[in-house]
Amino acid sequence: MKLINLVRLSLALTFVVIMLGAYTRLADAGLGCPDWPGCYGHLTVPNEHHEIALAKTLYPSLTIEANKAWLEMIHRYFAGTLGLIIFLISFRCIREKSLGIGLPLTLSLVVVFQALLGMWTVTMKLMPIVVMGHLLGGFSLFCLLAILYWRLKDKSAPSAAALSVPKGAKGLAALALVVVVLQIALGGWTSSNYAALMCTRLPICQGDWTSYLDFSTAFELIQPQHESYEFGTLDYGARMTIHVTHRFGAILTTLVVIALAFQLLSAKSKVLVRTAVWLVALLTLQLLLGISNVVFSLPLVVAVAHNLGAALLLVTVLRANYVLFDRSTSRVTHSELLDKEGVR
Ligand code: HEM
Repeated sequence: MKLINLVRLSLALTFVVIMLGAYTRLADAGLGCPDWPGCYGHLTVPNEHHEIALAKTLYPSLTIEANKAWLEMIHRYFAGTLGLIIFLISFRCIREKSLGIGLPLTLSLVVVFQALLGMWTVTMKLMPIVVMGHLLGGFSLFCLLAILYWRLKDKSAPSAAALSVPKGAKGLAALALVVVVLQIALGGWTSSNYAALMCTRLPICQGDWTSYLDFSTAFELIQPQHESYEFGTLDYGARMTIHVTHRFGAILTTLVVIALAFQLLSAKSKVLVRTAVWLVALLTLQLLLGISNVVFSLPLVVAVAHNLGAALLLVTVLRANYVLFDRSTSRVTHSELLDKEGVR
């Protein structure tokens, strides 16, 4: 298979793995299997008599919940397959020497670290910092593969004059990337601390919420030891603070992303205008999904879509940065010149 097609496949699979991960986490199936990488000591969910007997011996205090265990294992099978494909991509990139070794090597290292985070998610019983890190790891893989894909896609085009970029667009794009990453981390923190239902009113929270704010506990990244972190361990004030911060984060994200979109719209470049339109569309979708999370008390499908929306928004902001900063900017111009001149 051509390398670019393998990267396309890995991008699609990463999207599926992110979705399965979100579904597993939000369906409270993250501890469906108490061990790793197997499930109750098996490679599939135990269902034969002798397998169940062994599971009971190994984990006498637990009851096998087959649905949850299957969710967890399906996520692991897909993630394992993705990991192997990414190793293959890294190997081929390094062998073909055309893209340097930095990006392919980073991809493989992130896969290894992501597998470790997957293991710690289980062994540390859903410790929020690990769960949030695992979410960010998945998004990082998606972004790295997207960069690899853009590099491969642009590789064949010869360079031309640099793209004329509106003043301030580069700075704004970099700021938008930082803000969106922080907002995603805050979302992961909201979810992993089970803070989604702490504020049921719009736009910020219900009642006298300001008097319950507790930032020091809310953002203590390494929390005190607990037997399990499932369903959260923080008290109301801390969880409410996390939720409220995510909402303020959404306001800031909206302002910065919209400002970037305006900048890009004023550029005389098809690719930047297209990116701006995508930014506005995905931001709108993401805000509507976030609000639906609150209004409809976190339906699973909305919560999963909110996670996927965040991944797409992130990659689109990254695309803006890539076009504005990367060497391939000039190649994009060349493609556009070809388009303009009707060469293709
Ligand atoms: C651009 C804006 C936003 C981004 C990038 C974003 C991103 C995220 C992410 C990545 C998560 C974690 C999902 C998961 O763990 O699967 C999350 C969770 C959440 N977000 Fe947002 N969000 C945004 C706006 C909003 C808004 C406007 C609201 C509500 C008014 C909202 C409400 C929530 C809630 C309630 C959760 C917790 C869901 C759960 O526990 O599963 N978000 N967000």
